[in-house]
Amino acid sequence: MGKLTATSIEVSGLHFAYDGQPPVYANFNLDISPGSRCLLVGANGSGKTTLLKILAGKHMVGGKDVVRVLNRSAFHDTQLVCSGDLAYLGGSWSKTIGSAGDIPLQGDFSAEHMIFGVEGIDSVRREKLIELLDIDLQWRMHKVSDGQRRRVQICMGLLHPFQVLLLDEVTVDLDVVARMDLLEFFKEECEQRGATIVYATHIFDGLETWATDVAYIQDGELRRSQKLSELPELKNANNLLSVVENWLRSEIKRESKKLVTPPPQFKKISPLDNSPFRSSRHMAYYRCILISSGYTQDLLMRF
Ligand SMILES: Nc1ncnc2c1ncn2[C@@H]1O[C@H](COP(=O)(O)OP(=O)(O)OP(=O)(O)O)[C@@H](O)[C@H]1O
Repeated sequence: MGKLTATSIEVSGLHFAYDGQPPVYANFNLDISPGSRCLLVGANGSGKTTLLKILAGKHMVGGKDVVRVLNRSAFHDTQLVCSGDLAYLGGSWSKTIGSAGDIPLQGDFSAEHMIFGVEGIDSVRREKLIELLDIDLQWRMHKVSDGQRRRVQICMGLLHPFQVLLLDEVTVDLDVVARMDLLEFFKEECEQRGATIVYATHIFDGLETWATDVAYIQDGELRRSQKLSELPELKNANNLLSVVENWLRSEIKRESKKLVTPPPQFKKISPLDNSPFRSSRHMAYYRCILISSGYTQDLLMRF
């Protein structure tokens, strides 16, 4: 098991771009301390999944010091994941099986086969998870509901007593009881063992009292990173949902203002006057609006 350090997660000067794409992250920094339950919030496409995957060592980034988890290089130290110290739960079961190693779900396996197929597991922890997630070991994995499949996926991802857990909205298929029980389990893991959790989500129910920290990302930039207890807006607003909603609505207002006055260099390259398109992303966005409004391909070609 990895030793605890002053920061569980340390990102410093991160640059990352998908092949042939503009950078998602440019000089991004983030520190998360041990024992934190940090919510990662942001609009669709802001970079949450990409960051979680980078933290999970799934994307190669610069040098060994750029992304450190438990004081080890997230990408270069493969033992981080192999030992179970670093766990990632994301994606959907139909394509992957959580942190167990992205194995395609093929064949007629039972829940028992999946869960007991993982070796070197503390049996008390395994029984606790099976009970917590209310898993029937006789379930055939290709015949159960999405939520039931998800329960088995989560169970497998949590079998090792992780030190850092990265969650990419995996509670979305769970019913209310399963979600709340799981959140409580995560809280205990942090409070009793000093584990750290980073949780990207768009569902804020019950998270005001669960999370310790929040990191808000807008278009690959860290806008906020602070303790939830020190968030001034949370004291005034009723709940976290309203706070995050306000942040995201402000983004939309800022975007609209920017679009009204496009930079002159983009006016030149557009055949239409007053073109609001500043980037391929905006162009794609407006093309979607135009298509859904009944504009023809012929007109769209002019953009
Ligand atoms: N495989 C990929 N190849 C190229 N670009 C990608 C890829 N995956 C994501 N992107 C782009 O990277 C940016 C960040 O995407 P990411 O999935 O990290 O966002 P997100 O915050 O997790 O979004 P959501 O809330 O919708 O899950 C987006 O502009 C997206 O289009």
